Amino acid sequence: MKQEFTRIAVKVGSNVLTRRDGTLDVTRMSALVDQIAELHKSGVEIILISSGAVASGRSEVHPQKKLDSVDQRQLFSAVGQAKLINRYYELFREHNIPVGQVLTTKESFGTRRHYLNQKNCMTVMLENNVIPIVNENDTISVSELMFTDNDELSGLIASMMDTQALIILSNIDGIYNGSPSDPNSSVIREIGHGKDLSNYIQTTKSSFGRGGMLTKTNIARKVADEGITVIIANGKRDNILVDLLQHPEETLCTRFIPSDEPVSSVKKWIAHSEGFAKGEIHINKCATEVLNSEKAVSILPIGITHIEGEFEKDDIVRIMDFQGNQVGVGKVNCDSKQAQEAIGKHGKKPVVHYDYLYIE
Ligand SMILES: Nc1ncnc2c1ncn2[C@@H]1O[C@H](COP(=O)(O)OP(=O)(O)O)[C@@H](O)[C@H]1O
Ligand SMILES: N[C@@H](CCC(=O)OP(=O)(O)O)C(=O)O
Repeated sequence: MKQEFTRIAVKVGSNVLTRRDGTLDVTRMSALVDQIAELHKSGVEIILISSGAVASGRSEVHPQKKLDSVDQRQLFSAVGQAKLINRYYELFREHNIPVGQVLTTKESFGTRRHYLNQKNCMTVMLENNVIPIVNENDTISVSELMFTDNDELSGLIASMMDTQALIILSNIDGIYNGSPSDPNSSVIREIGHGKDLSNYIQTTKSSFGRGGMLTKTNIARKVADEGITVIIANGKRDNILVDLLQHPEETLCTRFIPSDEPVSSVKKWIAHSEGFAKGEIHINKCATEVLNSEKAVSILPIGITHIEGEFEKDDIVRIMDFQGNQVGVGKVNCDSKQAQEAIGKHGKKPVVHYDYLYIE
């Protein structure tokens, strides 16, 4: 059977892997591993992003005194991640497939050098037929340095590793066009560019998840805009992964249609680096209009009205339009002092060159 994709990222949410009582659902894990093994053997390269550390650690330790949320997360994830990876290791070993653990933090993607280092690590694993199993290093990533959730992490990995698809497995069949519990609502099968979904998404989260459906849809849109198909499907359904790849038409899920305009590797990094922005570049109305057109343009000093924050050359900055809305992210070509001096002047070098500018 011909498959549409040859390299995919699969994200498995906490709820897929845990039973109602919070214990690790080894039967479900085993079923998913069997499917990943089948795809792997048919030649598909797979990167697994698996949540579940905190959820699986919770049932293992019973603290004597009440712990705050940070202590809880650190304790449960330290115990739970060991348990989780151990299970994966054993389950994949039955298929003779080696797996490797990649624990990462948001900071590990902060500079281009760090980013490429992470990319190299996973590339060498794939080249050696090892399936990377990625999770956030919850023991050391705290508050503002955390990913919103593993949906954000999985988007970053899919983008960094140039996968053709990102499959997000949750405990629901896809995005519903209303409350999932309302019998009149149904799963939206395809989502094209620019579709606003905010009216459909409820703020309720599944019991063990972190970000909820809203982060899933935001990430999905961003990743699809970079040319990667994103699929949200139910990881609790039997054979879901194999069906999604081998019988895409008949398998219930929400599919984000990818943009057909390729995005360069460095722009993908910039697109996912917003959290590291050191400053803001505010542009005037004329520059905003040119940026919104189809033309490939750089941010020139003549179009800048003011600059906020202090940055060094090669730092990441936010690009704000004349109304103060963020319209993009870019890597600066000079420091903030030089940029300040050039504001409004003709014939100066771009502050952000087009090649390092990601427009949202
Ligand atoms: N319109 C919607 N369609 C589908 N699910 C929704 C919608 N609005 C809110 N949700 C909720 O989002 C949950 C999935 O997100 P989340 O809890 O983050 O899962 P995961 O643990 O898999 O990351 C669903 O269980 C559902 O309760
Ligand atoms: N790193 C955490 C993941 C938390 C998280 O994002 O969970 P989910 O929303 O279920 O993907 C863990 O392993 O428990």
